[in-house]
This record gives sequence, C-alpha cells and structure tokens, in this order.
Amino acid sequence: MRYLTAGESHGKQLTTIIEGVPAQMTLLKEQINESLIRRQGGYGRGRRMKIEKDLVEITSGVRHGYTLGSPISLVISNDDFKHWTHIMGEEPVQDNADIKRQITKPRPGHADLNGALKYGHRDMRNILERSSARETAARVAAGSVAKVILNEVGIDVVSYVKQIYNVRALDHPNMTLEEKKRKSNESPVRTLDQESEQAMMSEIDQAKKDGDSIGGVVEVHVEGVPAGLGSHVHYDRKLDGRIAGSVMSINAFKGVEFGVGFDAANRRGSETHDEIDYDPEKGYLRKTNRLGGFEGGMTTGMPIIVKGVMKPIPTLYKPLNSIDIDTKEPFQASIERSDACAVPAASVVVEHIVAWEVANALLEQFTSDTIDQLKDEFQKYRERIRQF
Ligand SMILES: Cc1cc2nc3c(=O)[nH]c(=O)nc-3n(C[C@H](O)[C@H](O)[C@H](O)COP(=O)(O)O)c2cc1C
Ligand SMILES: C=C(O[C@@H]1CC(C(=O)O)=C[C@@H](OP(=O)(O)O)[C@H]1O)C(=O)O
Repeated sequence: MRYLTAGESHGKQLTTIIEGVPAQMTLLKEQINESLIRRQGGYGRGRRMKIEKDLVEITSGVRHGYTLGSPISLVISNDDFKHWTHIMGEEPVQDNADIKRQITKPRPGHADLNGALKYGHRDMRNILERSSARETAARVAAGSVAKVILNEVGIDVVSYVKQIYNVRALDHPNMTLEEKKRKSNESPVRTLDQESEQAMMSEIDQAKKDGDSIGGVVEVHVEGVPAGLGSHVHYDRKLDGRIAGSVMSINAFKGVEFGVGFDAANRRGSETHDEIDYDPEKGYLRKTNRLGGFEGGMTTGMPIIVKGVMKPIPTLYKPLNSIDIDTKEPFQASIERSDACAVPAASVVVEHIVAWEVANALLEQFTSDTIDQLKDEFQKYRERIRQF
C-alpha cells in the first residue's frame, strides 16, 4: 500500500491518493471525517482552525460504500482558499502589488530559508505553502483508511498527550485502550491525566500571552498486533524503523522512542528486556513491555508503545532575529496568526501515521486482494504462532 498527497496550505484543496487497499472493504466518508475532525481539535490552536471544517470527498476507488481495489482519491477543501484566490491562483503575477506581497523574511525553525535556497524561490510563500502542517490533514485521511483495515482484523490504535512543555502527565499503566480513547477524546489537551490537564492549558495560555510557543510529547498505543510483523532481514523492512522514520517526517517532530526508549541508557539489561513466557491459550507472552512491542524490527505481540517529541511552533508573535533575503538586513518578524501549541492536534496525526505503517506491514505480509483474504490469512497466522 502506498499514498501520495498534494496541495498547498492556502490553495484550493488537499488530495490524497492511496494505492493497494484491499477490495470489498466497507469504507464510508464518515469514518474518515471522524479522524479529520479529531485532528482539528485540541487546545492551543490559532484562528485558522476556526475557518476550516475538514470534511472528505471520496472521488474514486469506492462504490456504494465498498472499496474496489483501485486507487482511492480523497479530497479535502481548504475553506480559507476563498480569502486567498488572488495570492494562490494560477494566473501569472499581475503588478507591483503582487511583488510587494512576496515573502522575503524567513522564520527561524520553519522551512522558509532552506527551501528558498534549494528551489531558488525568492518568494518564500512558494515554500511555506507546502511545508505547512496543513498537509497533515491529507496524511490523517490516509491513516484513517489504514485504521479501517486494522479494525477489520482486530487491531486498535489510540493516541494521547504525555507532556506539554514542562508539565508531565502521570502514567496510567492499567488503563485499557478503550478508556484511553475516551479520556483523550474528552480532554481539551488530549491527556489521560486529569490532574495535569489544567496545568497544561495554563502553560499554553502563558506561552500565547508571551507571544511564544511550546511543544511536548505524545504517545501512541497499538493493541492486537501479533508477534512477527515487520522483518529483521533488511534495514528497510524493520517495522520500528519505518514507524520512527514516519513519525520524524511529521512537521516539527524531533525524536521518537519505543517503550523505555532513551531511558534504556540508564538501565541494565535485566531491567530492560522482556522475559519470555508461554500460555497454551494465548501462546508466547511477555510479563513486561519495556521495549514497546519490538525486537529485531518485528513486533513481539505486546502493544506497540511509541512516543514522539514535538518542538515548539516556529512562527512566533515574539519576534526572533532573521535576515531579509532581498535587503540582507536584519529584521524582527511580526506575524498575523499561528498556533501557540499544536501538540494535542499532532497526537492525532502521529496516531494515523503509526496506523498507516502497521497496516502497510500487514498487507505486505498477508495476501490481501480482498479484505476477506486478509482476515482469513491473518487468523491462520495467529493460530500458527499460538501453537508454535
Ligand atoms: C498539527 C501541526 C500544526 C502546526 N502549526 C504550526 C503553526 O501554526 N505555525 C508554525 O509555524 N508551525 C506550525 N507547525 C510546525 C511546522 O509545520 C514545522 O515546524 C515546519 O514545517 C518545519 O518543519 P520541521 O519543524 O519538521 O523542521 C505545526 C505542526 C503540526 C504537526
Ligand atoms: C492549517 C493547518 O495548520 C497550519 C499549520 C501551519 C504551519 O506552518 O505548519 C501554520 C498555520 O496555518 P496559517 O498560517 O494558515 O494560520 C496552521 O493553521 C492545519 O493543521 O490544518
């Protein structure tokens, strides 16, 4: 399975094309919209999210609610486009006013300067439009289709916020996945820990008041994955590597860890590895899950637990020093609008990106021209490894 996205942040629309989805699977736009709406929520976002109402249109690959096996195209309109038709239209530059509107002041921390240098654009709008995290709506649309595939075989995914700036949520090791889903969806900052919720929101408010921004840590929990998804045989087939790469590809994500992650450096082997047990009913088991569900690039059968760290948003009301590429003079940028913190929204993006990688590994491993073939093979595999 693969996908491509297209679209600029203030252009007409975002498009996702997905190839390789099994045929005969129920796929309704409501399932995709549920994910898109969740991505738009979350405390700390700026004015843009009040303008957009992300709803998908399925323009190919689905007929009467079922997948055909042909490419699926998903389209999300940018409601803000109506305010940008002159700036984002196809027509050539008209007059001096257009030239004046060009962006020549790069923001530290965004893609503006590097993209301009690489692609030779003196108007950095040509970079920022595509580097904007608006594109994550298109990726969430792809991930929502992956989640439908996973649900068909009993795999479930949830995401929540672990930390915003210096406020860390307490661990809730015994919470079920269903409870995690409910709690994170109910919380404005998508945390499981009500005690921390207010403090997280206060930090976001304070950052906003100071014209600043903050980041944080999100976690994704995947349940129902059997041992042996992914492979040890080649670098690009290691599923933990693929997930890590994908999470790092999300705008502003700067680090990934599985299970105890970086804390492994502080632990001995006896405190890090997950001892192996066997139960005739359940097959091979681990009593702990310190490695977050991976050994040798393959799943262990324990839940996948992956964290990602998001840096603070680069566009700041409080100006940072930079250089105007036309005048080569220093300037201090003032901006019109931005998110102060997008960690809660980004947790939904990470959830869908992880779901995509797991679903993709599943489709690589099992025959899946139709969804029933996939379910059948998956069930047989589960039984084989239980008795192994
Ligand atoms: C959901 C989400 C919303 C974001 N909102 C903004 C924003 O409003 N302003 C901004 O400057 N960056 C925002 N970002 C981050 C930038 O898109 C990102 O920092 C930029 O593309 C540069 O890429 P890099 O940080 O991965 O190097 C957001 C990121 C995500 C995931
Ligand atoms: C539009 C989205 O996020 C945007 C991501 C973003 C950036 O620079 O990454 C900048 C902001 O856009 P604007 O400059 O139009 O206010 C965010 O709103 C979205 O998540 O759908």
